[in-house]
Amino acid sequence: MIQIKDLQKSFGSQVVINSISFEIQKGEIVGLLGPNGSGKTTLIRLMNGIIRPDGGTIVVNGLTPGEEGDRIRAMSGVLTEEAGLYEDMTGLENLQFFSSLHGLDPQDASIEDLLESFGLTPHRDKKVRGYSTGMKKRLSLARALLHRPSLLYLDEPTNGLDPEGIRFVLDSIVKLNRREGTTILISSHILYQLESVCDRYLFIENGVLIEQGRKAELEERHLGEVRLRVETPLSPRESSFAGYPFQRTGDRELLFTLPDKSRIPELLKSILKEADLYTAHIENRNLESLYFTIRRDSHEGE
Ligand SMILES: Nc1ncnc2c1ncn2[C@@H]1O[C@H](COP(=O)(O)OP(=O)(O)OP(=O)(O)O)[C@@H](O)[C@H]1O
Repeated sequence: MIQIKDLQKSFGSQVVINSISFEIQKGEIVGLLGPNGSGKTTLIRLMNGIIRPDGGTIVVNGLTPGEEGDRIRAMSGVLTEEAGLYEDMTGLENLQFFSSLHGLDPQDASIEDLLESFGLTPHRDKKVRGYSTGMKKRLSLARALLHRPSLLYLDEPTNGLDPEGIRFVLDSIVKLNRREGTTILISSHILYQLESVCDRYLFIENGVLIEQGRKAELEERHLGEVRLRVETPLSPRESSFAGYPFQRTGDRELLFTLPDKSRIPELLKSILKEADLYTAHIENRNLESLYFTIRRDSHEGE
C-alpha cells in the first residue's frame, strides 16, 4: 500500500526526514512512535502530498503524492490533533459540509450512520462549540471517514480523552480495520494504548527510522533480560533463589531478574516446590520498555 525509499526532507538547514525507507502493507495497523519533533507529522504530510520531499520516493497505492496529491487525499483520511471542525455549525452540518467538499451527497444516509456509530446522534443538532473534547474527537474521526478512505492517518487519536473515550476510539479503529480492511497509521505518545491495536511499529527519532517490526520481533532483538514479578509467600534467606537474583518488592512479592524468557518455567517450578504461587508477570515486556530500549540501543556507539 505504501512504499517509501530514501525519503529526505529539510526545512531550511534543518534535516527533518533523513533517508527514511519502509513499507506498509494493505490492511495493516502501524504505530508511528517518536518523541516530540522527531518528524512524525512531517512524514504524514509527505505521504499525503501536502508537502513535497527533497529526495527519495513515496508511492501510495501506486500513486506519487508529490504529483497526484488530490487522488491520494481522495482515498485517505486524516485525523489531526487540531479537530478541524467548524464550531458554529452543528455536528450534522459539519459532516454535511465536509461531505460536499469531497463531492459527495450531503444528504446521504451514511452521514446519519456515522453519527450513530460514533454515539453522536443525540448531539447531531447541537453546535460543536458546546461539544466535549471526546465528542469533538469522535466527530473528527467521523469526518475523516466520510469518503470511506482505504488509508487512514491518525495523529494522537486519543489525546485528551477519558478512559471510556479512549476505549471507544481504539475499538472503533480496530472495528473499521477488520470490517473494511482500512490501512491505518497511528502516531501516539501513549504507548500502552497502541499495544492492543497495532500489528507493527515504526520508531523514528530526529528524522531517522531507528527501528521497525512486530512486537515479538522487537522483543527478540532488544529485550534480553527479563524482570519477572512473582506473587508468592516464598521467603528465601539469600538474595537469590534457584540461582536467580531477586528483590523483595512487597509483603508477598519478589522481583526476579532472568537472563531470558526461557528460564521462567524452571524458576516457577522451583518456587512451586517450596511455596504457593499466585501470579507471575513480566515487567519489561511492554511497548514502553521496548521504546526506551530501542532508543537507548540506537544511541549506543554514537
Ligand atoms: N513547515 C515547517 N517549517 C519549518 N520547520 C518545520 C515545519 N514543520 C515541521 N518543522 C520542524 O520539523 C521538526 C519535526 O516536526 P514534526 O511536526 O514532524 O514532529 P512530530 O514528530 O510530529 O512532533 P510532535 O510529536 O510534537 O507532533 C520540528 O523540529 C519542527 O519544528
